[in-house]
Parts: sequence; C-alpha cells; structure tokens
Amino acid sequence: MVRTFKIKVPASSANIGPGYDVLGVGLSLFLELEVTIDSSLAHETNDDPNNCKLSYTEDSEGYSSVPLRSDANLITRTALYVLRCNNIRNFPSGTKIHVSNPIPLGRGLGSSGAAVVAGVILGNEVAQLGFSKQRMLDYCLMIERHPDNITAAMMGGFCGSFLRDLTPQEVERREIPLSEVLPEPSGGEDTGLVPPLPPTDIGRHVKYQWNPAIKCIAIIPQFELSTADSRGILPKAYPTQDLVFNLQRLAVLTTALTMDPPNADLIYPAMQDRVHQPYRKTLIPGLTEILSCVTPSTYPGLLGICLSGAGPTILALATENFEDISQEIINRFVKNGVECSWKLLEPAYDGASVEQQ
Ligand SMILES: Nc1ncnc2c1ncn2[C@@H]1O[C@H](COP(=O)(O)OP(=O)(O)OP(=O)(O)O)[C@@H](O)[C@H]1O
Ligand SMILES: N[C@@H](CCO)C(=O)O
Repeated sequence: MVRTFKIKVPASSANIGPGYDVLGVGLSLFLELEVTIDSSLAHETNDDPNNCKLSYTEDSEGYSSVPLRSDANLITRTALYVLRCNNIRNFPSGTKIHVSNPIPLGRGLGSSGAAVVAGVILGNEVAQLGFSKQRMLDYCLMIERHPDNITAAMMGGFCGSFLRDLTPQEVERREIPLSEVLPEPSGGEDTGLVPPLPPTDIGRHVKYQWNPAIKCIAIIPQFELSTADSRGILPKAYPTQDLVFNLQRLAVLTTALTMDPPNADLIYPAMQDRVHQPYRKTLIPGLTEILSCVTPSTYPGLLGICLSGAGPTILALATENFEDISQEIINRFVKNGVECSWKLLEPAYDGASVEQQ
C-alpha cells in the first residue's frame, strides 16, 4: 500500500513592531513536504535509524547545511517527538520525505516555526492521530516556546496570541529541557524514552482582519542571526513607560491594519517599539538608521517599518512603491557592509495545509 500527501506551511513575520512575542502574520512563501509511505519499499537499504529517507530540493534554503538524519533534522525530530508521545517509536517502513524550502534560515521569517509546524503535522499524518490544529499547536509550543510565528504558520493570516496560565504540574511538563522533548542524535540507539505529552490548549489566539491592499516587503540581509542569540541580548526587566509605549501602539495597530484606506499617519507611529528593536541594533548593522530614516513622507505608499521577528530581515508594509522602498533599505544596509535581497509577499490567509494525493 502506498500513501502520498503534501504538507504546506507558510513563512511568517513576528512582532510587527510593538507586538513582541504576540503578533505574527503568515506570509506567501511556503515550506513544502512531499511525503510517500510505501510499505513495499520496507526492504530497501536505508541508513536512517528511524526508517525515514529525507531529501531537499537543490534550490532549497539550507540545502547544503541542514542535516538529513531524521533525529537531527528539525522537521523530522519534531515528527518523532509527536510519534513517541503517542507510543510509536519510528516512521513507518518505506517513508520518504522530499522538502522544498524557500524560507531563508535564521533571518526572521519564521523558518524554524514553519519547520516545527510541518514536523507536528507530519507526525499527526504519518500516525493518523487525527489531532485538530489547536492540539497540534500544543505540540509546537513545547518546542518553539513563544507563540507568534507558530500560530501564524499553523492558523494563517494576522494573529495575536498568548500562552495561558499553566498549573504547577503543567509548568513542570512544559518547562522540561528541550533535549528531553526532541530526540537527540544517538548513534543509532533509540533510548526508548517517552517524552511528556503537552498540556492541552496552551496557546490562545485571535485572527485579525488585514486590509488586502497592504503588502509585505521583506528586505533580507545575507547573514544569519539565530533567534536564540537575538533573544539573549534582551533585558530581563523593562521601565514601565517602555511597556506602556508598546501596549498603546499594539492596541491601535491591530485595528489600524484593517482600516480602508490604510492610514500611514496612524500605522507608521503605531509600529514603533521599545521592547526589542533598540536592543537588537548591536546585532544588525544600520538597523537604527533604517528604522528611523525610511518614512511615509519620503516614500509615498510606505505605511510602516519594523524588524521581522528576531531579525535581521526588515519588514516594510506598503501599498505601492515597493521597488523604491526596498532599494532605499538595501542601499542603507550596503553602506553598513551588508548585502541583501528582497521579496514582495502577501499574507498567507489559510495557514498550514495537508493535501492527500
Ligand atoms: N526547513 C528546515 N529544515 C531543517 N531545519 C530548519 C528548517 N528551517 C529552519 N530550520 C532550523 O532552524 C534554524 C533557524 O531557526 P531560528 O529560530 O534561529 O531562525 P528563524 O526561525 O528563521 O527566525 P525567526 O524565528 O526570527 O523568524 C536553522 O538554522 C535550522 O537549524
Ligand atoms: N518574538 C520572537 C520572534 C522570533 O522567533 C522574537 O522576536 O524573538
């Protein structure tokens, strides 16, 4: 018997200025997995310890760097976590996964969020567990422990999300080290450990409207910045006035992006932030200047500008003038010794999907 299905997960941009760890928008750039499970191939030689033959298209981001062993690759490690939580040790014999990934790694466009979402959906489909998207979010949140990219990638569109308060027992289950959640490369040995099941309904979210005239320009520097490093630089405590500054803007921004026509006088200042961008400037050459100098008065059509996720990508929201806006930001990066590419994207309204073939 042969089963074939395709999993598609969008990239995402998190924070959108003031919504650190809260806001995310799915973007029209898709990680795709072609999965075939052919039990007649069970006898084929396969070096993988978990029956999974993994490959990437040559034009994929990370083609030459991502590991192909199923207990080392983020997508398949995540799927193994889901399987093992549900008492299944390995992929079914004859599993082949071919990945096409246009999402640049470590740039602030939610590559890891998309990989984790794809991995959870893969585990759910392979074992036919029948989980809802809401339950699959719980599994995702055990791995990527902030909800903004994950929620936008799974649910699609423009989302606001938070993590619910957990009971002390749930906190214990959720806050165990990541190494006890995801399988580690183990020299071929399966340790037999059953990871903890995620608590139920950890993440709560709403989907906002989005004015479809608003397009997303991603200006992508050609260097990687790991989310862990970019989070590590943030302070542990903030002055009240900085938190109030962000909360005020967050409340206005989520509605301002739905209004027609979009109002740059409202959106541009509502996308300012004092919680993460000012601290991340030391990791991203030219960031402060780019965020303050490219404005709607110099570039008609520009609505707002911010760091995408943990960076280094810049997200500019605009209704026109896309090429000129991008070129201005690219030129400013170049003056700081950073080459860039750019993409014009739209919100991915539907989120992750599975197509049986
Ligand atoms: N398609 C993929 N296949 C395998 N591993 C991936 C894939 N996408 C991402 N990863 C892993 O995730 C890492 C990047 O994650 P990281 O959280 O640092 O950046 P990001 O998700 O691109 O940025 P952000 O969270 O700011 O949007 C990569 O270095 C790689 O290890
Ligand atoms: N909210 C996260 C998004 C990146 O994953 C951050 O800015 O660190």
